[in-house]
Amino acid sequence: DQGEVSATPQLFDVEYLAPVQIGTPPQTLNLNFDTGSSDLWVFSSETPQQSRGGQKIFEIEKSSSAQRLANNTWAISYGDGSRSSGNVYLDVVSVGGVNVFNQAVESATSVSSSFISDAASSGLLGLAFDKLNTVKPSKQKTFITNALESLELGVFTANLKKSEPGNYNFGFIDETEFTGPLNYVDVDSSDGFWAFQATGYSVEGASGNGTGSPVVPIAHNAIADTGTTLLLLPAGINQAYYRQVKGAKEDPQAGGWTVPCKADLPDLTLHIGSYKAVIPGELILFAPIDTDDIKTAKTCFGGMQSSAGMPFAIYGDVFFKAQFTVFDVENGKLAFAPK
Ligand SMILES: CN(C)c1ccc(C(=O)NN)cc1
Repeated sequence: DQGEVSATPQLFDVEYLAPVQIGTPPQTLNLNFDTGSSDLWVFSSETPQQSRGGQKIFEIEKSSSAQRLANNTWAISYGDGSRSSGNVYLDVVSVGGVNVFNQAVESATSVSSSFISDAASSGLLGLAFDKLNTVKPSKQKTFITNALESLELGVFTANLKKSEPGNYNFGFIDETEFTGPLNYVDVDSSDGFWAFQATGYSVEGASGNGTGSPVVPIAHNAIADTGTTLLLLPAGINQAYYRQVKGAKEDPQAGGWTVPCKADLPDLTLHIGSYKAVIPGELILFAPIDTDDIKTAKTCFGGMQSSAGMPFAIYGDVFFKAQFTVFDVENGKLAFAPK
């Protein structure tokens, strides 16, 4: 079996939502596919009215195939401090035609403010390793683990785009979505994340001769996380990069590095083993922070920020807009290619 779903960016590409069918008859909800977590949770008929902000909800009582997983609950918190929790049901879940029966569908009875105010997202679909699932006392499997036996190829791929829909594929690799060979890297899933080692970086134009600065070997442990918006890298890489941008500054008031919205940003190359992942400068220009009108805004938030204080760097959506990525579940590998 195999399937494909659109991944539609929300305002300023802050997150990407994909349609998921849950229950019988199928109820379609738009969920945030998150390779940085392992719970599939939804706003539901059990979510208090006061905790809803317009999201489409999973109406449990309308699904003839929903079954309560008795005496089990879940509670998750994310890197940005947001969190949610609730009860657990088993039901049929389909993504792009790939069906999983008896998938744990986690119903939210409590959600934090940033989820309440995110009207377009009905929840998250976790695609990290089962070890991170929060259901207690019986830890549950992710959609991809449950789907694996029915998939043609034990993989899923991410093809996100700037300001337009991209897609996630399950069970196959679409060679038209990238150029050149796939570059495979080892994954350390022992902490439940799609973790890998990056070996350094270089900044185009830094040396002035156009071929880019020499590779600066700031090796760092990183995770591939589609649920994080930006590219969070060691502070030294941020300093070396933004130093090349006239008007860039690290502004604690803004929460990090800002650049003039009209800045001509250099490309950033991330060295992963022998692979050079080029992040075009325009992807490192993120949302305006002084107005909501990017045409008149003067100051923009940088698409790369510091991972200082975090156990690893986080390659978020900014990275996936530049690089086609294969999450090879079968072999525990990641693969990258330019698009
Ligand atoms: C508040 N929202 C929508 C979030 C969604 C996802 C995450 C995250 O860290 N995923 N890896 C954090 C917050």
